[in-house]
Amino acid sequence: MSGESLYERLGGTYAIAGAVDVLVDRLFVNAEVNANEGVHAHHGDPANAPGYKFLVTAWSIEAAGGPKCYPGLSMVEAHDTLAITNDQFDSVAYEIRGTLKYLGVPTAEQDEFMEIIEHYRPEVIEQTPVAQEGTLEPAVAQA
Ligand code: HEM
Repeated sequence: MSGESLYERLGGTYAIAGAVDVLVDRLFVNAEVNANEGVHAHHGDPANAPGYKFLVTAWSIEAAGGPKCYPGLSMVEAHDTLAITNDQFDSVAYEIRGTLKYLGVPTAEQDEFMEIIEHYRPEVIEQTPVAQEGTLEPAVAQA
């Protein structure tokens, strides 16, 4: 091991910003991702691209162990009104993997970054409340 952070091994801020530039352009026209109406309301408007690229770049820099610089929402807050399915998460994950491959990022670094992405799946996808006996308040107060 070189001892370098993933951030450094990915090539630092310029390389990460370059990758996010490619990624977001693909996500904004990805049919599966845009099949989600709430996502399309955002990704369907090209005016959202520059700010979104900035936020996803900063998030990725921090997540890869670079400087703390992400000023945006938590992953739960950013996605909780969007009802994102597991399949839609997979579509985004394919685009991330595809972008890293396209840019020639070595497999070890691809795998390491994808593990970070996968770690956030539960925060991003729709939270389905699981009714467990005895854990939910009765809908109507007992007489
Ligand atoms: C681990 C995976 C993901 C990461 C790291 C990520 C990252 C981000 C970031 C940094 C933001 C900006 C938050 C802010 O406004 O402060 C954001 C917003 C957003 N993300 Fe994600 N995201 C992920 C997965 C997804 C998926 C799977 C979808 C769609 C299928 C998605 C769709 C969106 C949309 C539409 C917004 C904008 C919401 C709005 O402001 O209206 N994201 N995401």
